[in-house]
Amino acid sequence: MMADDADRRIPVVILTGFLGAGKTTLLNHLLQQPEMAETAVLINEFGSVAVDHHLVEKIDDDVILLDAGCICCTVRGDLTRSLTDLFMRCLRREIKPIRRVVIETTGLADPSPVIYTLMEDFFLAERYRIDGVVTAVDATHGEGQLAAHGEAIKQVAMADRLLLTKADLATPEQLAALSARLTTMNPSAPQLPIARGQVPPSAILACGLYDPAAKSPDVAGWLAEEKVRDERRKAHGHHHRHDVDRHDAHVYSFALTFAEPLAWPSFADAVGVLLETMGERILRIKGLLNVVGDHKPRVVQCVQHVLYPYTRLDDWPAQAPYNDRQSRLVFIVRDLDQSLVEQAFAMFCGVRDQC
Ligand SMILES: Nc1nc2c(ncn2[C@@H]2O[C@H](COP(=O)(O)OP(=O)(O)OP(=O)(O)O)[C@@H](O)[C@H]2O)c(=O)[nH]1
Repeated sequence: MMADDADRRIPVVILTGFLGAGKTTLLNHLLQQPEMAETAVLINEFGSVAVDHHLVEKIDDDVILLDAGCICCTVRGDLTRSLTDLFMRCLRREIKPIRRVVIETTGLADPSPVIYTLMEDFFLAERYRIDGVVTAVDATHGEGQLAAHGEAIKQVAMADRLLLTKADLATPEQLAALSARLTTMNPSAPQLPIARGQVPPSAILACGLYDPAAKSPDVAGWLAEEKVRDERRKAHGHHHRHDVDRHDAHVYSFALTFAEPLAWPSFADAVGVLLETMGERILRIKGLLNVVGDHKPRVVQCVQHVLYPYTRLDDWPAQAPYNDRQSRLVFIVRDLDQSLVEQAFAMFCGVRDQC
C-alpha cells in the first residue's frame, strides 16, 4: 500500500545508524534545507547526560529530547507520549503546524520497537505514518560494527535507504566492500555515499509506507517478536521495565564531569592514550569541554579509536546541566572500567570527576 494524497497522517522519518555514524551531522544539514521546514525532531540518547540536542542547529524550538535511556527499551513510553503530546499541541494551536517528524534514535537502538510502536499504537497509527527508515552506516567503521553488534545489523536490514557516511574519509576499496556487504543484507534499499551529512532531503523523504514484507524475512520476524514482547509487558504490567535482554550487557555508558577548565594539549594527550590503549573498548565519546583560554564550549567527539576535529558552540547552553560551564564527557564503552578512564584524566590533566 502506498501513501496517497488522501493520507493526511504526519510522515515520520526514523533516522538510525550505529554510534557515531553521523546521524546528527546529517540532521543538521537536512534541517537547513527549505524542504525540511515545519519538521519536529525527537532526539534520543543513550548516555545519562544528553549532548546531541545542543548540537542540532535548529532555529525554532521543535527539538524534543526524549528521556535518557534507549528508545527501544525504557523510552518507548516516552516516545508514545511525546508524539501524542506533539499532535495535541498542534491541534490546540499551541505550536506551529508540523509537516513531518524526524526521530533520531540512539546509535544502539534496535529500530523494531520504534517501528512496531508507530504501526501498532492505535492513537499514533491513526495520526502518523512511517515515511521511511533511513540508516547511516559509517564507511570507515561500518564493517567492524556490523561484525560486532547485532543492533547495527538490524539497523541495516530494516532500512528503506542506506547512507554510507564519511565517504570523504573512506578509501574507494572500503566503500566498495561496505556497499557489497550492505547489498547482501538489504538488497532493496538504495545506497548513497555522503560526506559531512550533505544529502538532499529528497534522498531521505517519501520512501512510501513502511513495508516489512519488502525487507529480508528476518525483519517480519523481529516485528513479530516485538508484538510478543509488548503483550508480555502488558500482561505483567512492566511498562517501564528495561528490556535487559535487548542490549549487549557489556555495553554501557558513564559521564565524567570536571569542574576546572582543561588545558587542551593535556586533554588531547589523555584522550590519545585512552584511544591508543583502549580504543577497541571505547565505542563513543562526546561532550562539551571548558578549555583554558576559550570562552566558547568545545564539542569533543570520538568514534572508536578516532578523535574528530573539535568544533565550538556559539555559547554555553542556558539549560542545566551545562549552564554551570563544567566540562562533561559521555563515554559509551564495552567492558571498560570507568576508573581507568578517570586515572588517565587525573594523570594528564590533574582533574577528578565531580560525581
Ligand atoms: N569527516 C567527516 N566527519 C564526519 C562525517 N559525518 C560525521 N562526522 C563526524 O563524526 C563524528 C560523529 O558524528 P555525529 O553526527 O555526532 O554521529 P551520530 O551518529 O549522531 O552519533 P551518536 O548520536 O553518538 O550515535 C562527529 O565528530 C562528526 O563531525 C563525514 O561525513 N565526514
